[in-house]
Amino acid sequence: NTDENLHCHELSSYSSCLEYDGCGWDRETEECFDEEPEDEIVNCYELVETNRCSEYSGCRWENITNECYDIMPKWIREGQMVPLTSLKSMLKEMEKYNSAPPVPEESLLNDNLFVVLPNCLHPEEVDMILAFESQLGPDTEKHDRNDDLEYHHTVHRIEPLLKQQQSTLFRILISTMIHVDKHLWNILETEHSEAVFPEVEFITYNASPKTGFAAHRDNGSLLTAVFMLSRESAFEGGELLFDGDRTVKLNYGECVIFRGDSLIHQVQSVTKGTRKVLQIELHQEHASEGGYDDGDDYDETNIHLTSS
Ligand SMILES: O=C(O)CCC(=O)C(=O)O
Ligand SMILES: [Fe+2]
Repeated sequence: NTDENLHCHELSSYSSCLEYDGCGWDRETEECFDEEPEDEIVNCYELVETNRCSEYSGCRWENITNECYDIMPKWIREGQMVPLTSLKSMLKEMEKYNSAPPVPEESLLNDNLFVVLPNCLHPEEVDMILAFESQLGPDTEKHDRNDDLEYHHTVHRIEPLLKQQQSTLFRILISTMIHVDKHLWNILETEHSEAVFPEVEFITYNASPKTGFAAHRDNGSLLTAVFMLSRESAFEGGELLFDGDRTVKLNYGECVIFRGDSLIHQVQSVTKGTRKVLQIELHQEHASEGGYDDGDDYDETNIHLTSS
């Protein structure tokens, strides 16, 4: 309600009732009633009991600290979802930072956008992902790139590990991508995807003159996100380059989200140290159906957009 003290039932006429957000008219009883807010906004931090916390799908209980946390990353916490206007201003910020020519307003929603989210991962979440390193080996290693792409890094497919061992984190990462997509492209809906097949990769670049990734598109990936796991001091080089001239140096914990199959991107050589990222691609088809990679039957499960 715009008026905090207003009670809908005090409004006796249909027209006065409908003037107020949050009031609805019951045609049978001819009464004005308080509508249930569509998405109840709760502050998870105020829920101090495990049970109360778990009643809310947007909250999760953290055993280490005994606190209830928002399931969404920080930048969504503020107001449930990022309104389009603030995404636009984030993009404007990006332009300044990239010193690229300004993107005209009407093309803000085009396929060539990328969005960088600060505080995408909490340091504890970075640690959870890095902890998988000890479980990586020949059976998780993947060579699914075209041979003509310069290929000087190691890729491990980790969606089974992530889903089984850190399922909450897995959901957070996917829902971050879905939220951004809803506001920017709505590609997951417009492509009539009832489900998407996430491919999760742990990618490590060790410094050498040729460690990087030549310009490419992520074939079949409706949406791609890259999460930075390394500290700024851990490596040099390794900038992402979009469209050949828009550079992004991701900071620790940041992520970039873009239309993988339409926006050309590349990774500059890592000249010093080690650069580690987590990459999630949301595919419309399972790899073995799409036939774009070597079809390892890593994981048949998908994410249903309507139910998750
Ligand atoms: O390492 C990155 O930042 C991006 C990697 C990438 O584009 C890919 O693996 O397709
Ligand atoms: Fe890529």
